[in-house]
Amino acid sequence: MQDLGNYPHIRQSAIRSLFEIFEQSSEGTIIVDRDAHIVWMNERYAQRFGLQRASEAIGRPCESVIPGSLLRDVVKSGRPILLDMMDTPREPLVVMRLPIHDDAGQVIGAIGFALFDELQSLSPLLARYQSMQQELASTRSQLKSRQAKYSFAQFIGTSPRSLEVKRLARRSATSDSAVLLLGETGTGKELLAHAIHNASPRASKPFVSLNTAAIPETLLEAEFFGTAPGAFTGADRKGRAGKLQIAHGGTLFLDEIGDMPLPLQSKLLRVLQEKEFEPVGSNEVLRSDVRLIAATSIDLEAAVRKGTFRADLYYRLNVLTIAVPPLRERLEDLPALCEAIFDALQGRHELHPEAMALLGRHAWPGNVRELHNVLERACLLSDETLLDRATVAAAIGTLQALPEAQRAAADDGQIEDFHQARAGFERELIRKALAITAGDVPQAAQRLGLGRSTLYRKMLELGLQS
Ligand SMILES: Nc1ncnc2c1ncn2[C@@H]1O[C@H](COP(=O)(O)OP(=O)(O)OP(=O)(O)O)[C@@H](O)[C@H]1O
Repeated sequence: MQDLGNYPHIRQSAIRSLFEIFEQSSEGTIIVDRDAHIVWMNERYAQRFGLQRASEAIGRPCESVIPGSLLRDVVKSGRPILLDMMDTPREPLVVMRLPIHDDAGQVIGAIGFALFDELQSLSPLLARYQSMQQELASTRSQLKSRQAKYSFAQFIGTSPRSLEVKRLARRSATSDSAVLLLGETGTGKELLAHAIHNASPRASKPFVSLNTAAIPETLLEAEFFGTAPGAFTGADRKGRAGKLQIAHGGTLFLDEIGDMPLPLQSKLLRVLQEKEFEPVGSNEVLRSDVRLIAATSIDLEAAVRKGTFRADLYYRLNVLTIAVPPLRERLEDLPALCEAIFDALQGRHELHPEAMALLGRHAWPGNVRELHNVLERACLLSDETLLDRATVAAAIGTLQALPEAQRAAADDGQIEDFHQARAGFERELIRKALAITAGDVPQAAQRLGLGRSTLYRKMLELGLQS
């Protein structure tokens, strides 16, 4: 019989028994040194993590064998993690991690036990854990779908007008005031709204869009403010969060704000002034913390004069106003835009200079969106990678000639010779590029998306001097 008065001996025996019990009844045991490198691991545990033999794990950092292992934290902090859940490729494990001390009390490693057998008794807890994991995954994916898609790098254009737009938009990203984006359809207002949000301190929070023109007036208020439980029958019985609530902490992008019905304009003004709102059918006042970016393609000042847009809301929105110019006013951007669109279409298409010249004569009422559609159609129409003028003309359909081109044709009652027209377009484009870059040919070539030698050759042909 053991001497019960021999306490150090009993302690040693208790430690040994404890280790053996844990080692035998657990799904796995692992020991690491002070660098969190594996010193020992049992065979069962090694197999769970895809190793043939436990010896293959020896000397490796613990995370390279067990992704998500926290043994390194235990070694570093010297503090145990008595009960924790750890995800594995199979089911999650209940684990316990303890530091190992030497006689002087220094941490020399850590030991981890996976208490797999305990899972049965922990099944209610486990079910809750798994449902929380699922909720987390679905919230993450919702958040992802509400993240802004574009950044400033995707707003293509180096014309002075485009650079000014980007400069203003970048500057607005640092402020929390409302932004008003004005411009024709397809000019990139939504793209800019995404980019502003992405560059703002709210970037990690939701970006939520609401197109005022696309939703029937009767549903707009519920969509905007949400509904209280019991306010409606059917699917909305339980109540629904509105865009204002979903965007909380982030950015709300209101597209086509010029089409917003007057009663909703008043309510929006209240949200902007008082930073609170009530869901439809509720008396509860909710706080709103959203940064507003609004866009419209209509003339808001004219709408104010007509009485279809509230003047006070207009003044409230008209703080940081960015006018996005139509494509026809920044034709220098055409080559770079075409290149970006071809890249996005993942073909290896290019434009014949005559085709490019034709693009420069169209008025582009649908702006960049129309350019994208025309180039996509041209790629589908052509068997060649080099798209010629005829293909591009077919893709454009009815050419809406630019006013200057119309005037030029009307002046002498004749259609300009094609080659002369092309040379004229190229000369003008190159002149502009050289003016912007103060005569720096390599830089102008880069902006035009041309090789340096090609630009020199063209300048020579067109009689232009750098
Ligand atoms: N400067 C640009 N560079 C690259 N792509 C652009 C640019 N401007 C617009 N686009 C692209 O053109 C398309 C239309 O842009 P966007 O939806 O942002 O325009 P919009 O002004 O919001 O139009 P709408 O008023 O019709 O909603 C998008 O595919 C966008 O990525």
